[in-house]
Formats: sequence, structure tokens, C-alpha cells
Amino acid sequence: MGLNSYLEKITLPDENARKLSHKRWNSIAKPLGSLGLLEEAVEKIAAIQGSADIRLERKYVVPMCADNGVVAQGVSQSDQTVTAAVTDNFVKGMTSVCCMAKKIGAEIVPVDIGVRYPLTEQGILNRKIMRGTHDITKGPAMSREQAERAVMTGIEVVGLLKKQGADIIATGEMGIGNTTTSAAVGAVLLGKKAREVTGIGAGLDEKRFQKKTEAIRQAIELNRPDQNDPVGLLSKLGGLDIGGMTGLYIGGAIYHIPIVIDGMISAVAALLAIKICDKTREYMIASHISREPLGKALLKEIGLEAMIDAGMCLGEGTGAVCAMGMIDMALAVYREMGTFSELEIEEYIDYKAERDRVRQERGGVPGRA
Ligand SMILES: Cc1cc2ncn([C@H]3O[C@H](COP(=O)(O)O)[C@@H](O)[C@H]3O)c2cc1C
Ligand SMILES: O=C(O)c1cccnc1
Repeated sequence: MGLNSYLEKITLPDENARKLSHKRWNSIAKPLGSLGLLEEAVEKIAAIQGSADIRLERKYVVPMCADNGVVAQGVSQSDQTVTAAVTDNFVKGMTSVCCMAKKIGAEIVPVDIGVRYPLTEQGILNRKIMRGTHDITKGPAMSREQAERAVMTGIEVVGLLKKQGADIIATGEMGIGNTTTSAAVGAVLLGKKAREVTGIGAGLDEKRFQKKTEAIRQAIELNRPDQNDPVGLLSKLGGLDIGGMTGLYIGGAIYHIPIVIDGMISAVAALLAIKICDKTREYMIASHISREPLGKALLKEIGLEAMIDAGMCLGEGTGAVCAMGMIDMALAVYREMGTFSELEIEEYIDYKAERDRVRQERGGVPGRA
């Protein structure tokens, strides 16, 4: 099945379930709207799952793993053998996101979508499209067909996890050099210059930072990408990992599974997915603001607010897993906490009116309805 026939299947979430979920929140004996974005996330999940009786039993993290030819330009402190080593470590439980995911009972499903060096562990989904992309300072990262295959791979992984009963999926990635490729794609999407989008990624000295900025500038100049052709842009400046994550978001919209955005790289993929199909936004949940320069601007363009601003910039899906943990806690309140009438506490309406009156007196913003 081609990408377009997948896109035709996408429908919008269930607004009635969202309303019922909002009603449930407002009946709980606590200050109205006081769990902020966590309440909104729960309501969004209700709309996506089509029921106010939300399920978050089966949580998955999907790190898309791939190499990037641009590493030859000295844009990263590490070499490509590290991508393979960390990809293997996802199976051994020896990466940062593994430690975090264990705490909330989330399962890791690493996908080899383009790792250059051989992997030794069993249990990594083999969906290798090529052994790393080409150097974007010399030409396109991959062909259009390969970019489309990367996106389709992400969609198919969500289909697979749907069969396994997935209730929510966190995006993740591993690929040395991917803060260069994603910054280049992000620069084009947001109309920014190389020096405005270049960050230190996994850590860089000044000399390499300059090389990275120059590589991003050169790659954009040479490849002449079209901002309005997301698959073309992905093929010219992107990576297979970014493509795979783009597919995860589209898959979420097809199979009605909430997909959690991680950091900057993941947010670039989210924006590409929105450019491919606007409805995918309705299936995304933002987690944190990456410390990379584009962290905030990308989320603004996507139109979603992050629930965590903790200076994180690790990747692998770590920020998304943190957010899943927070949503899990909010869900405990949503499910287990007593209502105003059960606890025989005065009606919230009176409380809300009073709160808004006081806030307005102080020049603040009234609470949400
Ligand atoms: C050991 C190690 C573990 C990581 N886990 C995530 N990243 C993060 O850093 C990489 C991107 O940074 P850059 O563009 O500077 O290469 C990605 O693979 C990302 O997930 C790691 C990086 C390293 C070195
Ligand atoms: O924000 C990210 O996605 C990020 C930043 C640095 C390294 N890895 C990932």
C-alpha cells in the first residue's frame, strides 16, 4: 500500500469522548483544571481512543535507529560505531531511556531503519533501508523512494504495535549526527538560518560547532529543498530515523494511538508529519522543550504546549517517557479520585466563579471552563 492510500484512512478523533473526559475531570473534587496540561493530555487520549474510559496499560517506546553520512564532516563528537552500540544496548536495557521506561512499565521496541555497522543483539526490529544516509553536504541524504519507505516503515511499526495492544507510543531515536540533519530540516521548515538552528547536540567543542553550522548551511544551499514538499525535504536533508518517526505520527493517526513527541529531532519529524497530513497533530502529545535551539520554536509551529521544561536534550525518547509517567499519574487521579458529590464537597461551579472573580481582580487570566 502506498503512502497516499494510508493517508486517505485518517479521520479525526472522537469529540464526544473528549467532552465526556472533560466532564469527568470537572467532577473530581479538586480545583478545576488544576492538573493543567496533564488534564488536556488525558482528554486528548480519550478522544483518540474514542472513550472516556482510557487505557494506558500497554506503553511502548520506539527508538528509530539510523546513521547519517554527514558525520564525515566532523559534526559530532562520536563516530558511527556508537549508533550500533547504543542500538544494541536498547535490547540489553542499558540506555538512559531503558532505565526510565522500566520505572513506568513501558516496553522498548528499537527499530534498525538504517544503522551502518552490524548489530549483535536479537530483538531489534530489522527494517534497514540503507546502511546510513549519504553526506548531505555533498548531495541528497537518500532517494525520494527511500524517504517514502522510511515513513511507511514507521506507519507499519505502529500497525504491528496496535496488534500487540499498544495504548500509547513514545517516539525515540538514536543516530550519531542526527542533531545536524534535523536542525537542517528544521531550518527549512521554519525559515531560519544555519547559525540560528545549530546546537551542541550530544556535546561539541567550538571548532566542531563551527563545522556543524557550516555543514547545515552548505547542505541547505546545495540541495535547494522545497519547504512545501515534506518527503522531498526529508530525502534531501533528513535521516532515516527522522523518516521513521514521521511515520510513527502518521501511524498514530491511522490506528488511533496517541504518539508522544520527544525532543528536537522528534519534533522535526512531527512537523513533517503535519505537513504530510494536518490531522496527525490531533494524535500527538508534546512532552518537553529540548534545550537545542529549535526546541521551543518547533513546538510553537506544531501548535502544542510541552508539559516539561527541564533543560533536557538527551534523545532516545527520554522526555517522552517522562511525560508518559506524568500522564499515568494524572490518570490515577482521573480514575481513582472521588467526585464532589461522592465526597459531599460543595459544588465546583461556585468555587470556579469565585476563583475567576479573584483572578480577574488581580488582572490574571480566568480559569478554563
Ligand atoms: C553514548 C550516546 C548515547 C546517546 N543517546 C542519545 N544520544 C543522542 O545524541 C545523538 C545526537 O547527537 P549528535 O548529533 O551530536 O551526534 C543521537 O543519537 C541522540 O539520540 C546519544 C549520544 C551518545 C554519544
Ligand atoms: O532534542 C533532542 O531531540 C536531542 C538533543 C540532543 C541530543 N539528542 C537529542
